[in-house]
Amino acid sequence: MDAYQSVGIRRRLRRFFRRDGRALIFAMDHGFEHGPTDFEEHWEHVNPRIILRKVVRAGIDGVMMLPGIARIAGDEVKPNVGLMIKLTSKTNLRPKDEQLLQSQLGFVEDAVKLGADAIAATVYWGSPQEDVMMRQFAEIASYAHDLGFPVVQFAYPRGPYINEKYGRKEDYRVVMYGARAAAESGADMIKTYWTGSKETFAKVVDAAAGVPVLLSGGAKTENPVDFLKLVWDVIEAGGSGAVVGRNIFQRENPEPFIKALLRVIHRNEDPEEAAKAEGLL
Ligand SMILES: O=P(O)(O)OC[C@H]1O[C@](O)(COP(=O)(O)O)[C@@H](O)[C@@H]1O
Repeated sequence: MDAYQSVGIRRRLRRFFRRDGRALIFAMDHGFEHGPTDFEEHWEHVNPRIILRKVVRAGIDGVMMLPGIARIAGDEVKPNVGLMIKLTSKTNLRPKDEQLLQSQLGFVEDAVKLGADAIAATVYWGSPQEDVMMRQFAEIASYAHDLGFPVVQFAYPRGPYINEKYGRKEDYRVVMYGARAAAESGADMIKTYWTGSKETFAKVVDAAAGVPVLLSGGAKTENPVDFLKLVWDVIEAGGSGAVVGRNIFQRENPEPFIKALLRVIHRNEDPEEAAKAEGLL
């Protein structure tokens, strides 16, 4: 028989992933991680209730936020939408040489109290502070797993040695290494960078050894179809979906865009067809 915890982890993962094993998750930790200026393009979205209402109405599979925003606006997240609470972060106000560390700002108990379905933490693989983040992740994962909660790792390789050796943090060898490290450290879901091509992203997926790999959205593309094409490539490469922030809340009208993304992710629709169907073209 399965341990109770295993049943809980599987049940909770199903609140994000549909039967096809894929998910579209809205990321909303930017007010803390990048600062409120990220919302300036469409300032009404700085209000978590307004943007959450829109993404939930559009049919998003899950949302990710820090504990305080879940307290303020978590009731906008309907019971059929997965709630992911992230327990580490950093502000952009820190001195540059301390930007390579995410600190813990909440505890597993807080996420449980808030009704989370999954618990997330970032590890900057390759950072001079890697050791601190590895320990944070290990402590969070061990306790969360004991309680039956899946754990998501934002596996973001970054640091001076990576730049020196590989030139860029999006080099597939580095991203693949981060994804593997995430799988080896016990993640149940991995969020990471785009590597630039379907072929290289497929290697990242392989390296994760069966742990679902989701794209980390990145900066908004001016043309929405460009982002739909990117997500299409992620799916073609065996990726399990995307965790998207700026590409959603920096658009004036995120709803048709989310619906088009859902068509690409869950119905394998061609990006241009999906865009047309939602009136984006
Ligand atoms: O560390 P970076 O690259 O500045 O971005 C981190 C941000 O990107 C995310 O991981 C994903 O959001 P985006 O889709 O806007 O890139 C957020 O959760 C986080 O705040």
